[in-house]
Amino acid sequence: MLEIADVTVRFGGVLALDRLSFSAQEGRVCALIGPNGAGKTTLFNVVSRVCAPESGRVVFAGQDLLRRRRHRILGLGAARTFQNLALWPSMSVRENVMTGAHIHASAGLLRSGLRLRTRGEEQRLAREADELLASLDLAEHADHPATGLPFGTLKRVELARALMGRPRLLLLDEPAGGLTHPEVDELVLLLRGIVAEHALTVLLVEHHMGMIMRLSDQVVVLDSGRKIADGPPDEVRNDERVVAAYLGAQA
Ligand SMILES: Nc1ncnc2c1ncn2[C@@H]1O[C@H](COP(=O)(O)OP(=O)(O)OP(=O)(O)O)[C@@H](O)[C@H]1O
Repeated sequence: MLEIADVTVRFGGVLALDRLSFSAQEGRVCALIGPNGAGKTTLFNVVSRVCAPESGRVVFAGQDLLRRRRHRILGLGAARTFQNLALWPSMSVRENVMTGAHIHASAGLLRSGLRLRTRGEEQRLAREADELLASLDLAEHADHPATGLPFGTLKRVELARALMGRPRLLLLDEPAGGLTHPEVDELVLLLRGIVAEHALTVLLVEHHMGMIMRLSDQVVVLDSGRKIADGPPDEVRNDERVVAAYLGAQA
């Protein structure tokens, strides 16, 4: 489903990714972990075309993403969430979720020169947003402005927005960051349900080991831009190189 092949990214003298290769399977959760500076965010930025690699290929659903214009990647069915929330504070929760579809639709709208949607389309998007809000336990907040809601709730609103337009690949950037333990438990359950229901492929960057162990089918471990382990969570947790990389990071 998603294949990263020989991807190299260099920032001046720093080799942020060093011929990185791995594949993530359809309908599975693949976590990317590693000490600070390992290259996790850089890989996310390569897949979402924020950053261009020096060499390598990123193939998603049979298409080379690096050959597509950035806005077309969303059209192919990829969506992402951000470490720091990127919501519109004064807009309602429902409207924020609906902007997820605006991103998907923008290329088509620009092409046709049609900048306004019809009322029918607007209503259809509002219904889709409401369905997602219900499935993420957010229905009661639909008309509330994003501002003033608890951080854990806003993280779920951002997830709902990423799910608008039914992506096939979802990139989650530290979804557990800033959440309390009960909120993380709830998010793990919600994500499991969503992945199963939508046959989503998820690429997850996360530091919260509890979440990684409970949610991932595959864990890819990076250290200084290189892959040092790749396998099921239980296997990777006991890998000597992984333990050494983390102990080294803490020392
Ligand atoms: N825009 C940039 N300019 C220069 N160096 C960069 C840039 N972005 C990342 N780097 C360097 O590339 C390496 C990988 O960074 P990256 O942010 O991908 O790591 P990370 O695994 O996401 O770390 P963290 O867990 O701290 O977010 C680091 O050495 C970092 O300093």
